[in-house]
Amino acid sequence: MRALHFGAGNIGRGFIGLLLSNSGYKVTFSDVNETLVGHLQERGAYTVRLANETQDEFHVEGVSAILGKQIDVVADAVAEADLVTTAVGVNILKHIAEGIARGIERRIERGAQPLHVIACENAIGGSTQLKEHVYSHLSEAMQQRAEGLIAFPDAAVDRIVPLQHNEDPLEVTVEPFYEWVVDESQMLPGFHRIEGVHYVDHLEPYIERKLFTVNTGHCSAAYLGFIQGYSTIQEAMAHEDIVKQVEQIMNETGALLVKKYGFDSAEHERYIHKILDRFRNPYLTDEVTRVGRSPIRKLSSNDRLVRPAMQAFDLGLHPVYLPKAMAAAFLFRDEADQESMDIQAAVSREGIDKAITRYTSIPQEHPLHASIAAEYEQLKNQVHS
Ligand SMILES: NC(=O)c1ccc[n+]([C@@H]2O[C@H](COP(=O)([O-])OP(=O)(O)OC[C@H]3O[C@@H](n4cnc5c(N)ncnc54)[C@H](O)[C@@H]3O)[C@@H](O)[C@H]2O)c1
Ligand SMILES: O=P(O)(O)OC[C@@H](O)[C@@H](O)[C@H](O)[C@H](O)CO
Repeated sequence: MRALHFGAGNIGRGFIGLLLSNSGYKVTFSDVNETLVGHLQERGAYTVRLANETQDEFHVEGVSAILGKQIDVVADAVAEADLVTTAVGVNILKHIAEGIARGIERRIERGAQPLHVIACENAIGGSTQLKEHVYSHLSEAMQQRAEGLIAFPDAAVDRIVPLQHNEDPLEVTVEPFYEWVVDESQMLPGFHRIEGVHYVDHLEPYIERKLFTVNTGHCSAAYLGFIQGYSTIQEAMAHEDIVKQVEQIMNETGALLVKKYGFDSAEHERYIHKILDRFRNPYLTDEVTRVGRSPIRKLSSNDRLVRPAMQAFDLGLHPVYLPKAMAAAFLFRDEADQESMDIQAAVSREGIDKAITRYTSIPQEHPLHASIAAEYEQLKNQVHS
């Protein structure tokens, strides 16, 4: 069984590649980072280390790699694969779509077996978004032939994998916890199951629970931590005032999730506490700049801050901590992060009110808009210099 995985980065090597390899897939990584691809080609193996007391090690062997810029090579790999997965970032999906489309054409022309394409990104409907990008490169006739042969099941993935600073450029340190949930209702018969994946009939509760708890809490810790001048999540979470606020934010999304999906509230509270412990993992060093990265994406209407806040508001809940997290996102600044610099420039140019509407799509007259603006005015004088 062959798997082609796009993105040999932190989650690609530290989670998806590891589980696929453990399930008997021969993994080929496609990446645009030539150095990384070179190391993988040369060694064909790498180590995953758990961030726990015993630093448990796993060795992933028999892997190969191709350069993602070589569309023809990528298309051939797609044509030969039994499974395609991605962990490149949701905004990069459009850039890998053409290679996948050319590969689908080749495999359909050869009368090949069905194929599953699973995007493992932090986004609602990641695989569905990838399908739209791929289909934009296929003729209508080819799209029709692909239906029933190529499936794009949506997924939720959870494992904290920070930026790596190991001597060995392929080694990756990951937290022990993981969860990978795939929408079985979007799959074709005969799929070679991946060990450790939880297959469900309806993904929405799982992806919203993950994104609105782990990721909402995580970015809130990053943005609130940034304001206080902390550079890692572990540093931020050592301060009780930040922990309390992150917990309040997750309680607000929790109230929404319990109301919307009927989750057991005591169980959800345990889920929140487990996540707070994961953020505090003393064996990890997770930079605020990584967790806060791409604030335009994180402030967009379908992502971890605005979507739960709007849904909560529409269900008659009145979030007050979520607007604070959003206000903090408007203050996040990292010169290496273009999105954060674009937000800073927009706020200076047109003021916070217009910037809130521009990035969150929340109209000026909405009560949440005023709450974010008021929190921003409070927080802006507290940014650590
Ligand atoms: N790191 C985590 O804790 C974590 C956990 C769950 C989900 N995710 C999600 O997984 C995705 C990847 O995150 P990451 O932390 O591994 O990032 P990363 O930057 O470590 O890895 C992304 C990789 O994609 C590669 N890439 C970029 N453009 C490409 C292209 N056109 N073709 C092939 N490869 C390309 C990059 O070179 C890089 O190696 C994101 O969507 C992220 O939200 C991350
Ligand atoms: O990857 P992002 O930028 O969407 O979010 C940053 C982190 O919150 C994220 O990578 C988490 O570590 C991960 O989602 C945990 O499962």
